[in-house]
Amino acid sequence: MVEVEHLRKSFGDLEVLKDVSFHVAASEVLAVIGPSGSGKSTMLRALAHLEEIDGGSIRIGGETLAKDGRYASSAKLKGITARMGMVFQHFNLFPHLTVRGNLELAPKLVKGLAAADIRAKASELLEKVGLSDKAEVYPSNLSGGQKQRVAIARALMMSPEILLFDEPTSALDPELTGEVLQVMKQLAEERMTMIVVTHEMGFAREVADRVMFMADGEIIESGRPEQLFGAPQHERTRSFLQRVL
Ligand SMILES: Nc1ncnc2c1ncn2[C@@H]1O[C@H](COP(=O)(O)OP(=O)(O)OP(=O)(O)O)[C@@H](O)[C@H]1O
Repeated sequence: MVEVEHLRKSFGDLEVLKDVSFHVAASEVLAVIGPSGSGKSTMLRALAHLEEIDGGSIRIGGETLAKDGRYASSAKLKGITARMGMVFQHFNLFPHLTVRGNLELAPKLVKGLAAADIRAKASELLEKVGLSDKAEVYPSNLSGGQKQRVAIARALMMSPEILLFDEPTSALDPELTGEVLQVMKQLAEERMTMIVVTHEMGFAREVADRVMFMADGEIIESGRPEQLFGAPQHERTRSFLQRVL
């Protein structure tokens, strides 16, 4: 479903992604862990075409987003990125729109979708994330955990095939992370393909099918959670896990 080969990205002199290659299968949940500044967010943003890469190839669902550092046409890019939904650390909700308005905005911009269908889907997704009673509320009146659940529902409105999460619980008070992780766990059980950059080792261990450890712009190792957490192969993974667990 996601094929990344030899991805490279620098910001000025700083090489943030150095020859990163990995695949994610359909219905797989990949957790990406690693120290701050290791390039996890940049890698995720590159997949969603929120960062331009310098080299390497990205294929999404068999379609080429970029090959050897060169991007597909803008029409094709639009089609490919529409297959992905993204959830950010800081929610990125539109403050001037109600919860329902946030969910309905993107589908309303797409020609040919009936307003009644969009409304029904928004209601269905708000129920799914446990926020049916907040449809007419503005984001400023929600807790962080509720905002993030709205952001997840919003990402699901366009029926993405892949969800990308960039530290979805890092901005939350500890008591609010559980409700967001629960929604993500449910999506994983429904076999949604997900890539989750996270500092939540519990989530990576319990929910992910595979965990990938990144440091200094490189994939140091990846494996099943019990393997990576139980018997890491590399000293760098071992010392990182000793610090965070
Ligand atoms: N737009 C940018 N311009 C310049 N440098 C950037 C930019 N975005 C990220 N960086 C730098 O690239 C490096 C990797 O950042 P990135 O956010 O991908 O790491 P990360 O592993 O996700 O870290 P964290 O866990 O702290 O979010 C960091 O040194 C960061 O300062």
